[in-house]
Amino acid sequence: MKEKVISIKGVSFQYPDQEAFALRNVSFDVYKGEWLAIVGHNGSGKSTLAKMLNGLHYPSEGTVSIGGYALIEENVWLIREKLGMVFQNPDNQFVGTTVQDDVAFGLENNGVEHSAMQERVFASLEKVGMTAFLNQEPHHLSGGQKQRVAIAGVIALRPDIVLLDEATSMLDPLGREEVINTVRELNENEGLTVISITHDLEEASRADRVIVLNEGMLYTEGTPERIFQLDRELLNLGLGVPFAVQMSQLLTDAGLQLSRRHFNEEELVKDLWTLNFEK
Ligand SMILES: Nc1ncnc2c1ncn2[C@@H]1O[C@H](COP(=O)(O)OP(=O)(O)OP(=O)(O)O)[C@@H](O)[C@H]1O
Repeated sequence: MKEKVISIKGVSFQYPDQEAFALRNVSFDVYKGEWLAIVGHNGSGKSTLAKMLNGLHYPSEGTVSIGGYALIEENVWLIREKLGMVFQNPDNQFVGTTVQDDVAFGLENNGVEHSAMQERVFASLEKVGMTAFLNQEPHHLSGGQKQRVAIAGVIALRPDIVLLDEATSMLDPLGREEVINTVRELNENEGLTVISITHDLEEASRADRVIVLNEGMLYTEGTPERIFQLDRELLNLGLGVPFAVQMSQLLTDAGLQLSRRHFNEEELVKDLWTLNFEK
């Protein structure tokens, strides 16, 4: 049986000054080693949920358990060791003057001994492909590189789960691709459990499973393939199906034998080239 690393049961949350609940009776589990994407339109409750998983909000009703710890005030620091966060703005995440100092910061705070620290900094930067930038100033890096350093800083602390809260939304397409590929490698090679909170369905298409939130409620969940079949329903929720998915469908409807339904334009273009070449 798959091992649960997060369990959310009947969770509701209300901000003190608001009449409506930001989360309403939300229940789901997260399994070890999976990549779960949580998508939803503005105001659907994504940030509220992310803050809750980081111990900044507690449920008004229901229970949350993360890495075996119940989400209550006494456990917050233990939970933050289990679950690391990468935030939206790459420029707000740096504390060190060089890339390696920055990645070392969390380890220093945890009292990791110097030689072990150097090893862990290097290993983490290696995992995100950033060792060539060890002595660079973080502010001189591209957006995608900054987010990869931020990810290195998080994985250096060896969490079981990494939560990316709109971590690619301020990046250009190249930077986004760079970060998504890094996350996929960490997920596949290191067995890291990933939760990515995003409004970008193309990013969500890379996940193993997608949860759709709407008006604070869990609307549906399933594989990206299943979610994209909802097509018009997603549009009604303010979520657009990625262009490559729509195009794949139209081409298949028109009789073209694509190898599969594509989620991103690059794969679709490759497939179309192959079809053309084989004629
Ligand atoms: N600090 C706050 N105080 C009061 N209400 C809030 C606060 N933060 C969010 N809300 C309300 O809670 C609901 C859910 O908001 P939340 O920010 O979690 O959604 P979201 O899906 O992350 O939206 P976005 O994509 O715009 O960030 C909204 O109705 C919002 O107005």
